[in-house]
Amino acid sequence: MSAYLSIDRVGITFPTPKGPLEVLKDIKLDIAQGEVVSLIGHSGCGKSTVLNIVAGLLEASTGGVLLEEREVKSPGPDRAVVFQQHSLLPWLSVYDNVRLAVDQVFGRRKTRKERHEWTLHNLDLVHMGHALERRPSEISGGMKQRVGIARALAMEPKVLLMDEPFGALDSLTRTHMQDSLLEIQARLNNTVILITHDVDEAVLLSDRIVMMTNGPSATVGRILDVDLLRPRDRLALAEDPTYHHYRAEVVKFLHERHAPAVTQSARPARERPTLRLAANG
Ligand SMILES: Nc1ncnc2c1ncn2[C@@H]1O[C@H](COP(=O)(O)OP(=O)(O)OP(=O)(O)O)[C@@H](O)[C@H]1O
Repeated sequence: MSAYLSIDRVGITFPTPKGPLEVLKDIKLDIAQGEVVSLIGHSGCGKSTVLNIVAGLLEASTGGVLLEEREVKSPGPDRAVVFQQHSLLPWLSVYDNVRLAVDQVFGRRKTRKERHEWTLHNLDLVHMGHALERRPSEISGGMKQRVGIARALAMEPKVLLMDEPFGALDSLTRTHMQDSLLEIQARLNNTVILITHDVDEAVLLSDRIVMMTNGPSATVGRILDVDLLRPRDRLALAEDPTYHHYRAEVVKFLHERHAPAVTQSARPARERPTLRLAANG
């Protein structure tokens, strides 16, 4: 049986002033419906490039992406993207930011009343029903990310693509957002690809963790099955030896097998690996 989402031997080469740069090589990954898969790897290895190819924002040089056996050729509402920095329209209220997406996707299929209720329902899912009239400048970073997630969920995408969605948030807000995502995913059974630098986040949220090798020509280095029962509870997991085993496997991969070839101090800050390890690491 073919996979729900198939990333089939994807490679991409960019033209650069120094000649062609092969960023990704032979990325192969089959994802089942309702699965949460994290991509983890050192900074610059090509995680966002993978996500952008799945989103249809970039075209692969070799191979391709199939969603329900159809080739992905361009962006579409069946693949909603949530970025690290929110992408809300600053002149629209919280409600209107979500409503705009709802109107775009469901303009013909739902009545005005249904679209209104659907907008409210999705804002309630992320606990933002109390701030409908506020503008993005009037709410916190965590709240903005919640609205971005509500907007993505409201499109009822087949796949939710999340590029470090909580990376810009303080650790307490990030914890809340991770718990919200766990809760929403448990309710809606979304298929999710999540890019993260946070090992604990990857283990907590994922069914599988895809560890990428360093670029250039980055590829899938190892795939770890995270066999922890759902619903997951972060406090219970903190005591769970299996959780710590998975966590150690990811840390080991990143630090031992695929540490960057040059020393950190020799690289510009923006290129340094940014592994985020929680207090128990
Ligand atoms: N359009 C482009 N032209 C040339 N090179 C590019 C282009 N887009 C990305 N790259 C290069 O591809 C590599 C991978 O970039 P990408 O943003 O996918 O990495 P990443 O793993 O998501 O990084 P980070 O974790 O820092 O966000 C980088 O070396 C980047 O400079």
